[in-house]
Amino acid sequence: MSDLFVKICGLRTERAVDAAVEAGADAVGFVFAASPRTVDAETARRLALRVPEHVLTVGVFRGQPVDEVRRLTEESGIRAVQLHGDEGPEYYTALRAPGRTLIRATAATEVPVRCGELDEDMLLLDAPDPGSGKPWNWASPGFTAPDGRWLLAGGLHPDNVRRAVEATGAWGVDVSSGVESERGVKSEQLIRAFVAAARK
Ligand SMILES: O=C(O)c1ccccc1N[C@@H]1O[C@H](COP(=O)(O)O)[C@@H](O)[C@H]1O
Repeated sequence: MSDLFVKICGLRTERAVDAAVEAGADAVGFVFAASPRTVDAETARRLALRVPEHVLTVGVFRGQPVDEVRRLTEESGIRAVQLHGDEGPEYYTALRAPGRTLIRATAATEVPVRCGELDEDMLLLDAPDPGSGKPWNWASPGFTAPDGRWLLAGGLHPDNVRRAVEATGAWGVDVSSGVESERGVKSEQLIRAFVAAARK
């Protein structure tokens, strides 16, 4: 087994959370941005309480005021914040807290990006439309993979994840649509298949 970091995102039910943890995911994500997968703080808190310490709980935000991000993070008790907006460094500084992991999500472009540019702990390179299940061209010769702790996301599924990791050298992967039987509904079987395929 490789030590690839695997995050399963957009979880809304106990069964999906348990399936991700049992399959060996390193992180599970709860969406607080506008989405068919949105959960409220109370639901995220209840689900996060099922997650063992070694699995990172992540809240996903997009273009939300910093006070709202802080409030939802504190109310739900999640340990990491994933930011999909075009927030500047001061936003990251405002959210920095002991024990909290900051993940900067940005659309992959041919302009190389570096991990840590905004004081984030992890960088996530995604498709332009996050959570849509649409891939971007990670195999393009124009794409330069960053160094460090970066996650590949966007249109991954059990049948393409291994190829994507081998093509890019990604440190980790993140998936939502590719482990759903229909939009917003997670499939335990696809979650298991994704984690196994990612680390094959
Ligand atoms: O999942 C969502 O609906 C979502 C909404 C707003 C921002 C991010 C969202 N999800 C993130 O999108 C990527 C990949 O998604 P997919 O596998 O292509 O569906 C992942 O980082 C999710 O955390």
